[in-house]
Order: sequence, then structure tokens, then C-alpha cells
Amino acid sequence: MTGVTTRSKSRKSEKKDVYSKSNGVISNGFHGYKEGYETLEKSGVRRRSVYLFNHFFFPLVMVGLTPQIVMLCWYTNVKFGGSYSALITHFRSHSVFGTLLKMWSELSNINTFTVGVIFGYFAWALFWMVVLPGKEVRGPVTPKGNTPVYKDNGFLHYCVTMAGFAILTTVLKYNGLTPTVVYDRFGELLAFMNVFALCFVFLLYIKGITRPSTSDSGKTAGGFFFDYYWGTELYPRICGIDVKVFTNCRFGMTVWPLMCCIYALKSYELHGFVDSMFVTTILQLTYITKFFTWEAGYMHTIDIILDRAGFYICWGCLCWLPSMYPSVSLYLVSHPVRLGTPLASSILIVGLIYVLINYLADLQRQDVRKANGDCLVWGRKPDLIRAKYRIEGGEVRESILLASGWWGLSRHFHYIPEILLSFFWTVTTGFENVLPYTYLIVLVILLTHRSFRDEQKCSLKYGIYWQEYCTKVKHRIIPFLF
Ligand SMILES: NC(=O)C1=CN([C@@H]2O[C@H](COP(=O)(O)OP(=O)(O)OC[C@H]3O[C@@H](n4cnc5c(N)ncnc54)[C@H](OP(=O)(O)O)[C@@H]3O)[C@@H](O)[C@H]2O)C=CC1
Ligand SMILES: CC(C)CCC[C@@H](C)[C@H]1CC[C@H]2C3=CC=C4C[C@@H](O)CC[C@]4(C)[C@H]3CC[C@]12C
Repeated sequence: MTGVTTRSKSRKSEKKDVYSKSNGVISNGFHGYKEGYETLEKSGVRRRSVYLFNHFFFPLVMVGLTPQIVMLCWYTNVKFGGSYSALITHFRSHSVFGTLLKMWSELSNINTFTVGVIFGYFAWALFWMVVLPGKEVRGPVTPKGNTPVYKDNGFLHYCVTMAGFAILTTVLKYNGLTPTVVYDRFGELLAFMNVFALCFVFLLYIKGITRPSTSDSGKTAGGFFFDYYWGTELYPRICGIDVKVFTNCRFGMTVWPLMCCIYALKSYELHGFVDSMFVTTILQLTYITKFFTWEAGYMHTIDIILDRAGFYICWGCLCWLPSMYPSVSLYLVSHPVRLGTPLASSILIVGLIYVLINYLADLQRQDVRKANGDCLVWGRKPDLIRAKYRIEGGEVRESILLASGWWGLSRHFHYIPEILLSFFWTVTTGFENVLPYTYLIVLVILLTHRSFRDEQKCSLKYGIYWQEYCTKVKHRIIPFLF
């Protein structure tokens, strides 16, 4: 999908009383826009210390720490037998700083292979992103009134890339080579990618201030660290290429299945067929395939409509996603587990059911909105809230909040199958080490945090309509509990 944004024309047909009903605040979110922050400040919700934490301390810690975490996760896997306790013991006997330095010395191994693999993949992804056909889809209107337009060719891109990988593997095999060299040299690839992504995010920071692609851009009141972390542009484009679509979908989400295949191949080279690796690979690939069939829906999520192209999203999708998300497969390469057919097939079936539930929940809200509520949800007329909100400039718009079906069980019920699915593709590793559970633990934190961020955004966007939804659907994630 390459994206362009169109400026939508103003409609002034709504009734006056709508303005008093809506709280009239433009969507904001946890990292929100300046306007949203000022609103919170006026209402006395946010104290200075919270502000300092969110806008200075938190971004600084994240930028400093997360690159160490991705590298350490890989380093622990390959140098400490996948055991965090072995790593901690090493930290005690050698200095932490010395260990980190040794880990980052992978940078000294960078050569034409490293650069060739990364830029070769960039060139491949960019080429197909531009040339593959796709229907034009529109994202939601932004706070500044822009409507992003995408070319919906994500699924095709995914198929072409996976087919390309299969062909490349066959060609290499006939020449006595293997793509698992990426596993062997993953340390230097990841180290290089970290440096590249940190610089790229800085360039995006500058671009958002000096040459923004749309009016949804500019510095926030948060200062440099916050702006570097969160970004200065919502929909940056470089030479017509939508940067977030590229980093999130064409890089991060596509490298994830490629890494799964590389790890599965490596495991096959070392141990032959291993059922745990087979199950985790199938579950992850099914989940990723599901993602690509629904990619146009992803364009409506907070990653795209709220999070700017900064460290969080761009570094996250260039480094965190390709290393942490397939980390269970990485672990299984050196820790093969034989589950046996009954256990392996049970895990596989239950996991697939959770992919389906997660997919159906995402589809349900999308379908109800597409049909403007004129449809059935679980065989009944849907329970809807027609929520009004205002965009910048005062224009009033309407959206549907579904309060039945999956969206009537809890406000973020779909996170439960997401988490359970990840649990099932992780449990294939057994319970010997915590390391393969890293992704799952982070996912629980990420989704809980995301539910708060999203609810703050929705509450600012919809005001009393959101309160009405919360009154109807009382629980945030776990029905009757939380
Ligand atoms: N593996 C991972 O790392 C992660 C996976 N995910 C998965 O990605 C998918 C999308 O994530 P999700 O967090 O939902 O995306 P969003 O954050 O975009 O979803 C929330 C948005 O949906 C709309 N919405 C909220 N409630 C309702 C409702 N009752 N009816 C209709 N629309 C509603 C609102 O947008 P609007 O402004 O349009 O009203 C809201 O902002 C999920 O399957 C999730 O599990 C998500 C995060 C991380
Ligand atoms: C800085 C890091 C600690 C955090 C990095 C965060 C990002 C890499 C991830 C934040 C939200 C994630 C995603 C959201 C929704 C998705 C839809 C789902 O169907 C597939 C996965 C994903 C695209 C997922 C990918 C990673 C994030 C962008």
C-alpha cells in the first residue's frame, strides 16, 4: 500500500445540539496531541510530574533500553542457552557494561553481506509495494481533516514475498547454500538494523518539522525526547511511499514470517522434523496471513491513526517486531521439544480457534460500520451507539460503536484470543526457561497499556457517547473481572 492523503470537504449539515452533546475534543490518546493535553490539563487530571514522566523520563528510558532488550534477547538465546538466569550469573561475574559492549561488538562484523541482506530486502519490498496492484482504500479522517488513501496490496505483497523466499531457498540449495545463514549472522544484522533505525527515526523527526507531507505534523508541547519517541508526523511519505505502511506492514510484519521460516529451516537442518517447531510455525504463519487479509482494517487502528512515525512505531517495526515476535521460533532452534502427536495437534487446533476468534471480532466492528449498522450481529439486530465527534475546525461527524457481539462481552475482548493464541504458540517450548515467554509477557503489558491509551482516545473523541458505551459494556478486557 502506498498512501496519499486527500483533504476532505467540510459538511455543515449537522444539528446544533450535537455540539453541546459532544465534548468536542479532538482525539488525543496517551501520547496525544497538544490540544488534547491542554484539555486534560485544564480539567485538572494531569499533574506536572505525570507530564514529566510521560514526556521526558519514559521516552528516554524506552529509547535507551529497548534496543538493549532486543539484542539481549538474541544474545541470551545464542550465548547463554536461552536462560536469563545464566545471563544474570554472567552479569554478576563480569560487568554488565562489559557484557553489553561485547554484545554490541557484533557491529564490527558488519560487512557487505549484512548491508546487502537488509538493503536487498528494502529494495525488494519497495519494488513490490509500488508495482503490485490493489484497490484504493481510505483510512479514517485525521484530526486535521485529511483522509489517507492506501493501495490495498498487502496480501499480494505477502504472497509474492513468501513465494520469492521459497524460490530463493530452492536456488540456494542447488548451489549448496542456505538462507539459514541469516540465523547464523542474526546478531550483526540486528545490530546494524538498530543503528539504521535509530538514524532513520531521527531523519523522520527532522522531516516532520521541516518538510511534512501533510498538516498532521509538527512539534508537540512534549520537547525533543518525546517528539523523537512519538514522532513529528502522522502520515509521512518519502517519494510517494507511505513510511508507516512500509515499516509496519512491508517490513516488520513481512520479516516476521520470513524469520519463522528461516528458524524452522535451521531447526530442520539441525534436528530433522520437530513437532513443536512445526506447531509454532503454523500458528504464527496463520496469524500473519490473517493480518494480511485484514490489512485495510489495520489502517483504522491506533498505530496508524494516532501514533506518529517516531521511535515507538518505526524503530518498533524495524527492530522490535522482527526480533521479538518470532523469538519463540528462535528459541526452539536450540531447544527442540518433542511434544508427541496428541499434544502437538491439540495445541495447534486450540491455537487456530483463537486466531479465528480474534479475526471474527476485528471483522465484526468493521462489517457493522461498513453496513452502517444495517446488519445482524450473532443473528440479532446489533446494539449500537451512533457516536458524534468533532474534528478540528468544528465539523461534526458520526461513527458507530458496537455494543453487542464480541464488542458486548468487554470493550477489548479481542485481546483475550490474541493473548491466548500467543500463549499456545509459546507453550510448545515447555516450561524450562522464561525467555521464550518474553513476547507473551510484553504482549500482555502492551495490550493492557493499549486498552488504556485507546480508551483515553475514545473518551476524548466521543465524550458522553463513550461513557454510554462504558455503561453498557462495563468491563475493559476480561468480562466480569477487568
Ligand atoms: N500482537 C500485537 O502486538 C498486537 C496485536 N493487536 C491486534 O491488532 C488488532 C487491532 O488492534 P486494536 O487494538 O483493536 O486496534 P485499535 O487500537 O484501532 O482499536 C480500537 C479502535 O476501534 C474503535 N472501536 C473501539 N470500540 C469499538 C466498538 N465498540 N465498536 C466499533 N469500533 C470500536 C475505535 O476507533 P474509532 O476511532 O474508529 O472509533 C478504537 O480507537 C487486534 O486484533 C489486536 O488483537 C493489537 C496490538 C498489538
Ligand atoms: C518500542 C517497543 C517496546 C514497542 C514497539 C511497538 C510496535 C512494534 C508494536 C505496537 C503495536 C503492535 C501491533 C499492533 C497491531 C498489530 C495487528 C496484528 O494483527 C498484527 C501485529 C500488529 C501489526 C502489531 C505489530 C507490532 C506493533 C506495531
